[in-house]
Amino acid sequence: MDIRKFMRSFVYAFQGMIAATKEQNMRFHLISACIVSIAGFFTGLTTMEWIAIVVAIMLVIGAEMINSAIERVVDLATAELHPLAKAAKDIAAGAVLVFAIGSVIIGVLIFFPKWF
Ligand SMILES: Nc1ncnc2c1ncn2[C@@H]1O[C@H](COP(=O)(O)OP(=O)(O)OP(=O)(O)O)[C@@H](O)[C@H]1O
Repeated sequence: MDIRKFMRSFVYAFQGMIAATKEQNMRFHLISACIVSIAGFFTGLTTMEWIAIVVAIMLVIGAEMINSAIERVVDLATAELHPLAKAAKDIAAGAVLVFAIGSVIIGVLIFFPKWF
């Protein structure tokens, strides 16, 4: 196994993470994740509840990164307006929304019984 090549791919992945943080939507997800984590810290969650919160946060952030990658590939593929380009971007954005809705449901199920 080529360790240097392996390490280089980590650097590229890290660069991808940094690039993704420049997106406005990603910043919204990161700020939301921080707020939820702080709320979880003060509310007091079980290990299983933390696992659910962490998985939800990672899924939304991961989906947003894939959405951003798809947006860039579509923009690279065509500068013209095309129904397929629209569908690709909208479906990718819709996938993020699915994960985000799921995360909100998880958050409500975990936090509401503790607060009310
Ligand atoms: N090449 C294209 N052909 C047809 N529709 C497009 C094309 N590019 C973008 N759109 C549509 O225009 C709208 C806005 O697209 P845009 O690329 O600005 O994405 P966005 O959701 O504003 O994301 P971001 O601001 O992160 O780039 C979306 O509905 C998208 O599907």
